[in-house]
Amino acid sequence: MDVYKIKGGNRLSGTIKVSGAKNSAVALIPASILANSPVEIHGLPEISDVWTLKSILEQLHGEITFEKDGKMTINPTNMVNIPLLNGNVTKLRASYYMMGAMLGRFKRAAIGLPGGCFLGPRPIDQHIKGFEAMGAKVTNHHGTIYLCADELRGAEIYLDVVSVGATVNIMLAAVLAKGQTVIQNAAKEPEIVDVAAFLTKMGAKIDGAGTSIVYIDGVDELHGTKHSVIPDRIEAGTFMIMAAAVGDGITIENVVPLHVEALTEKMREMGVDVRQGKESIFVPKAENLKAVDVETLVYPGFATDLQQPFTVLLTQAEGCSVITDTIYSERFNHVDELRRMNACVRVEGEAAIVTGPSPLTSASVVASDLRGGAALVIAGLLAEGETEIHDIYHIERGYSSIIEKLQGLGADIRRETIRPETQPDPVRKSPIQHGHEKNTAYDFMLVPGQVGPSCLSNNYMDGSGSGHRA
Ligand SMILES: CC(=O)N[C@H]1[C@@H](OP(=O)(O)OP(=O)(O)OC[C@H]2O[C@@H](n3ccc(=O)[nH]c3=O)[C@H](O)[C@@H]2O)O[C@H](CO)[C@@H](O)[C@@H]1O
Ligand SMILES: C=C(OP(=O)(O)O)C(=O)O
Repeated sequence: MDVYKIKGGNRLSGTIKVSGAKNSAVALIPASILANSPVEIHGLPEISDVWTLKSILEQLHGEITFEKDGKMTINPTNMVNIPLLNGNVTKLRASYYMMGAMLGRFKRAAIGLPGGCFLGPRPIDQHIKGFEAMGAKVTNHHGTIYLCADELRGAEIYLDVVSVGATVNIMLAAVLAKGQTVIQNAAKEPEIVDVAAFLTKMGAKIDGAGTSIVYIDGVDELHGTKHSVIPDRIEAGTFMIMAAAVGDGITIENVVPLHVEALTEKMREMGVDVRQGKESIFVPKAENLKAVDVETLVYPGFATDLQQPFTVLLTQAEGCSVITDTIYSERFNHVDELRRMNACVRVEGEAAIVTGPSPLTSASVVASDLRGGAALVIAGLLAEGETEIHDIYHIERGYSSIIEKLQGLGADIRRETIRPETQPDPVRKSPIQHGHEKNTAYDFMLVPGQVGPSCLSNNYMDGSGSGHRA
């Protein structure tokens, strides 16, 4: 079992480069199966979510190469439709994109419920609502979602909640559907714009991505293309927070400053002189941080994915801060771990109340989820003594080469294999053990009258049929 060991107290400086966006990458890879010729994606992050999706596509007989510089070539032409049950799909949230992509290509799919970070309930009812509006029959049979359609037809879909996953998934299903699909109350995240740009290069007709109404006119086929993934705004934001916490002047490269505007403004309100370049951000040494209140919102609001790392910065600010998560009201599993490190934080309803400044001290802590883990890394860099972080597989779902990148700034951090008996008490283990056991979309229930596995055609289970129109 591997852990991170961090000796805190070093002031960090230098330049750190952001990788390609996880939340784009995990949609672009499934999207590539809609093409009838090879696709090349550049700048993918080397994270476990990307490796898992590569394996999923290989399960479907996709021919894939993934090179060191983040270039992935996907030849989807000989792919076959095989049920994706448990295993890989439960290791990440974004396996739900295989639903839209496979429905688009094969018109049917059987896919286990997704995994990903446990942040409280993470239903996928809006994805299903979209697929059904397009004519698919969908059912949940013992934790496997079965989807099938004789023909996918464009539809008007109003999302009851603004959902990144549902917006992208409906786009994936709609690009090869007959007629026009309109997504109302769509999410506007930059990753959605990136996926739309990719699909457009493949020949799709999409308008309005990045606004609350997206129009998709179905086409007969999509072809291969080349695409570079946008920079990861959450990784960039994590580095900005870290720089304000322990930096003596850090330049963050490969950032779109507009994508982290809400964080930038909050940091400035705290007294951090964040300086924006064209594709970089400089965070000078920050002193006398002031407490602020923060509310997470859909983009362009303050990202929920930065709430947990930001909580650590608030422990260093003078006064009382309130950070409310309106997207995931239970996203506070990191708080108990931070308290073990001497942070003065408590959870009240949908908010964490942070009183500072508190000098942090080292402890043996458990990463509850991806960004909770990133929060502990920042806390470890701040803390006196050696902090040991367990369940780091969460962190490695989303941060590419984190150890090497932080070492490059002067951090004393290393990955070490420890004996299992030195692990923390099992009750403090993260809610998803190794990302496999718990799926997070548990409240999409079987609806009586909907079809089950029997809707699958005879040639489905044996994997025949490439899905491309003859
Ligand atoms: C792989 C990926 O891109 N993950 C991101 C994506 O997750 P994900 O796509 O899962 O998040 P959504 O945008 O769908 O969720 C937003 C809110 O809508 C609710 N909801 C969502 C779908 C649905 O069918 N029904 C429903 O009620 C969710 O419980 C949540 O409260 O956006 C989240 C919110 O920015 C980020 O934290 C995740 O990093
Ligand atoms: C919640 C996150 O990821 P996922 O949706 O993949 O679980 C995240 O990136 O912070």
